[in-house]
Amino acid sequence: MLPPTNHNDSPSNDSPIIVALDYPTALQALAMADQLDPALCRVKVGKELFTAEGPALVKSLIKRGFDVFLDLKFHDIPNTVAKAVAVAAEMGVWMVNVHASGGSRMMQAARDALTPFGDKAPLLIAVTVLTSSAESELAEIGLEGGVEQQVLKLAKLAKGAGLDGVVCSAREASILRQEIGEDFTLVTPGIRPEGSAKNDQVRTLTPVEALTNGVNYMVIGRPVTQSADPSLALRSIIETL
Ligand SMILES: O=C(O)c1cc(=O)[nH]c(=O)n1[C@@H]1O[C@H](COP(=O)(O)O)[C@@H](O)[C@H]1O
Repeated sequence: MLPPTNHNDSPSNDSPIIVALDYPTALQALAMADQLDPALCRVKVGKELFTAEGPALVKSLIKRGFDVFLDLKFHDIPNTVAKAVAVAAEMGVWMVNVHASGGSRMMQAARDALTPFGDKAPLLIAVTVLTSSAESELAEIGLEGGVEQQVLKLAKLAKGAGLDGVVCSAREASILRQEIGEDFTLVTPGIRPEGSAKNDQVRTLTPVEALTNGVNYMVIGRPVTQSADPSLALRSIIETL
């Protein structure tokens, strides 16, 4: 397992797994969180849950001992994104993300907004190309050259803007490690343990393959949350690592 790479990593939890709490209510999200051990994973609050339940839910998870990744993928004018990221930091989240395609000025503004938080600042991560996107879909929105090239370009932009790392697929992790080096956090959704359904994900790898490719954190949703025994599913994945 790779060591934590950032000042904000909790020393008490070296698990690379972030469980995605993709639910429409706090009741469901907390029922799932209560089956998970905060020493074995972190949790992610995304657009669905945050839109429904807001900061109170995030604070409930933090109170239960979880590191929270607030996954709202901010993409707006620099001032708006900077303000939003600062509010996320005030909420006490461990990780927050923006879209790298918002550009370096937007990412730099977000980075600067976290400076006053010092060691308490969340990790600031840029989304490159979504793991649900196939090569043909990039062409559809005018991006020629392929997924890997686009991920690399956006990751370099994020690094240059002073961000802590990127969200990408584990398939691109090894090329990013080679090109950008070790001091850059790689967060990879689209993780599917051997034999589990892909759902809407396209660029997937198994947890072991992800770790071998040099990822720091893997986001896993449905393979854990929709299993008959989520706690067992999580522990089984950890045992393979
Ligand atoms: O930023 C993310 O977390 C994210 C980026 C990405 O490229 N792909 C992606 O699937 N995600 C999120 O990761 C989670 C994956 O969930 P499962 O497909 O159920 O494992 C979802 O909450 C997505 O919103």
